Amino acid sequence: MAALQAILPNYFTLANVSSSSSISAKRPVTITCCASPATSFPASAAAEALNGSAVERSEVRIGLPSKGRMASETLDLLKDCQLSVRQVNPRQYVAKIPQISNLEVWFQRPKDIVRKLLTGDLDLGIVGLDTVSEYGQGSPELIIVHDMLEYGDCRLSLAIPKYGIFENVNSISQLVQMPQWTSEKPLRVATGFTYLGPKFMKEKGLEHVAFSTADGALEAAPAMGTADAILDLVSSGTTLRENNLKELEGGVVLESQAVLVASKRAVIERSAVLTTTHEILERLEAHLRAVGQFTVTANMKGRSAEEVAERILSQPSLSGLQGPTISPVFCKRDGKVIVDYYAIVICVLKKDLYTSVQQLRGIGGSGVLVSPLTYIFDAEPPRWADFLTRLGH
Ligand SMILES: Nc1ncnc2c1ncn2[C@@H]1O[C@H](COP(=O)(O)OP(=O)(O)OP(=O)(O)O)[C@@H](O)[C@H]1O
Ligand SMILES: O=P(O)(O)OC[C@H]1O[C@H](OP(=O)(O)OP(=O)(O)O)[C@H](O)[C@@H]1O
Repeated sequence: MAALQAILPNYFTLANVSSSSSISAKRPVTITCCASPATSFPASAAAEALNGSAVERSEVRIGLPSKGRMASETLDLLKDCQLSVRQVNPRQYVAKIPQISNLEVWFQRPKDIVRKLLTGDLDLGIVGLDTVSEYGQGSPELIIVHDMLEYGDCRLSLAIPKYGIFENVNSISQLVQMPQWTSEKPLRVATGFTYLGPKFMKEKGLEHVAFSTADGALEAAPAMGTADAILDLVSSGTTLRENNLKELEGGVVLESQAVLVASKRAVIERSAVLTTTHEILERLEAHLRAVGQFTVTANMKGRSAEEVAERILSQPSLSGLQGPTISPVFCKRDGKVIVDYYAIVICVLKKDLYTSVQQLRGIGGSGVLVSPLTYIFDAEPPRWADFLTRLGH
């Protein structure tokens, strides 16, 4: 393979790419990418690895990004879930999370986390969906356990210059229809996504495309004259704007954020992995659900708890998780214990807070207190049933 790569030209074309998105030992997906062989991980290698190189071990291993954009936010999220990673110094690549005794943390580059999930060297990992999709190449052996960890947001998007022959091209269908692209003179796309890029172009019907790779600063390629378009991650859009590039309608390959991913084989074959996955998912779900909401308490005058409930439930932003909790406030008047007021407790979405407070006041609420929520534990995390279904349980 290495010898073959050495003699192939600097571009690879759509002809090398199978349209299948799943990895199979019988029908491997091969992408030949000579400019940067290190970025291409042949699907057949994953299949070989799955045929049995995983070492039997009792501890559960989770891969976390060792550096880069995702590293600190991943540790912060785990800390917020009471899963603090104990790493003695930043050059140590293995660490523990004391709350889960059999869990080992391995700090790895994001792409290596995906590779090691496929080879069985890791059981769980937290990386961007873009990395799972690119290096997992649609493998059914990788299962997304939590798909929205709410950081690392970006999109993989095709961009072209705002000027020259592209001035009036604003959508992928217009790009496909341009007469310029032929087998002799294909559209040249610079990208680090050597699996997703060709697959996307093929799906969009762009026949004559040649890809080149680089490890960074792809946005410079069109101005430098080494590419016509780029396929890269975009978050704020500043880098594209600063380089006179624009995205295309229909040109987003995927929307990405951090995800928790598991090795299907590890989860199926080792009960400790399943149990640990459940615990991590439960903590993540409980925390992420809570961060979007506040607890609101207020006092409300009323004839009975039911009458107060009627008033609250008539307001769209006040229905809470299941409904309001309403408790009588007892006081003594003229020597008698009476109930004039009720204390109500509801959860409201952070984005709806002000509207909710106005609605509460509008129906007689007073003494409104707002506090942050730390966790919302459900009977079972909503994603767990979905995960088990995808495992085939
Ligand atoms: N604007 C952005 N550009 C690139 N990545 C982003 C952006 N916003 C969020 N991300 C997320 O961060 C990840 C990139 O992190 P990082 O730069 O550490 O990794 P990398 O470039 O894959 O690392 P390596 O240096 O090992 O090649 C992406 O895979 C993506 O999920
Ligand atoms: O839309 P924006 O917010 O401008 O972000 C997009 C840029 O960020 C990433 O590069 P990074 O900063 O990781 O450097 P790199 O070129 O070395 O990958 C990505 O490759 C884009 O160049």
